[in-house]
Amino acid sequence: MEAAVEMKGISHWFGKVQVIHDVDLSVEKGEIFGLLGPSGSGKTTLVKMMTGLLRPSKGVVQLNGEKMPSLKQLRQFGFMAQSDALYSELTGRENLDFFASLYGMSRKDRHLRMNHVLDMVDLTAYASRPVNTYSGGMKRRLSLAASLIHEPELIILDEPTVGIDPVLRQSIWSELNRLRNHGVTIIVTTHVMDEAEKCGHLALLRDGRMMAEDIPSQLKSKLGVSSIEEVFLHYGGGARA
Ligand SMILES: Nc1ncnc2c1ncn2[C@@H]1O[C@H](COP(=O)(O)OP(=O)(O)OP(=O)(O)O)[C@@H](O)[C@H]1O
Repeated sequence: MEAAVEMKGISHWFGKVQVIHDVDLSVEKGEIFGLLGPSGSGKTTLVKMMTGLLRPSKGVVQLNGEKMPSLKQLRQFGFMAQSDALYSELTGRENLDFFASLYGMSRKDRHLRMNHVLDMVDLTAYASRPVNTYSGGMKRRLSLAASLIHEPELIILDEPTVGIDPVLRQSIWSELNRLRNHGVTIIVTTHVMDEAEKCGHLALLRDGRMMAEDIPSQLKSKLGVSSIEEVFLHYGGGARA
């Protein structure tokens, strides 16, 4: 089966500093793929390459078999960046309406989808308030809603649950699982171990290098450990090879 995302031989330099070292990565359609690594390991750099926001110095990125950047592929995915790209003077609903209009959604579809995604992130009661009255967590939730507004078949989420309380985090993960069950591919970067555990596949990064990639249970059994935290410490934080 054609991969949703394929990265081959990716290296990247910012100026003279090499931050990504020959990374290969393949994400199957309909799975939740996690990128786990300490701060500065290159997660955001890799997801920016997937979205076409950043061109790798070396290597090829393909979405659905098509080389990025590709205008056609732009419509197929939803991206939630680490910093919220929202219009603070507009209300939550107006922000969503703006993003929906970018995707050319009909008025009826927009209305239905807006209600659905607002409900999903528990912002229905605040939808008519301007975003500059929102807390940090509420802005994150609205950004997530915006990335899902056009029902993308691939969703790329850069630390989506930072600043979100555990109860809502749980409900966001239920929604991600529901989307996955409908065939949506989800790529998520995270520092949070219990989130990493929920991913179908997990890639561990350190210093711009791919240290390991497998299903969580295999990652654990290969090292003879019982938690993803121990896997993370082995590859990312603790004993250096
Ligand atoms: N625009 C840039 N110019 C120079 N260096 C950069 C730039 N963006 C990222 N870097 C560097 O590239 C490396 C990887 O950064 P990146 O943001 O991808 O890491 P990350 O794993 O996403 O970290 P975090 O979890 O803190 O978001 C870091 O050393 C960072 O300082």
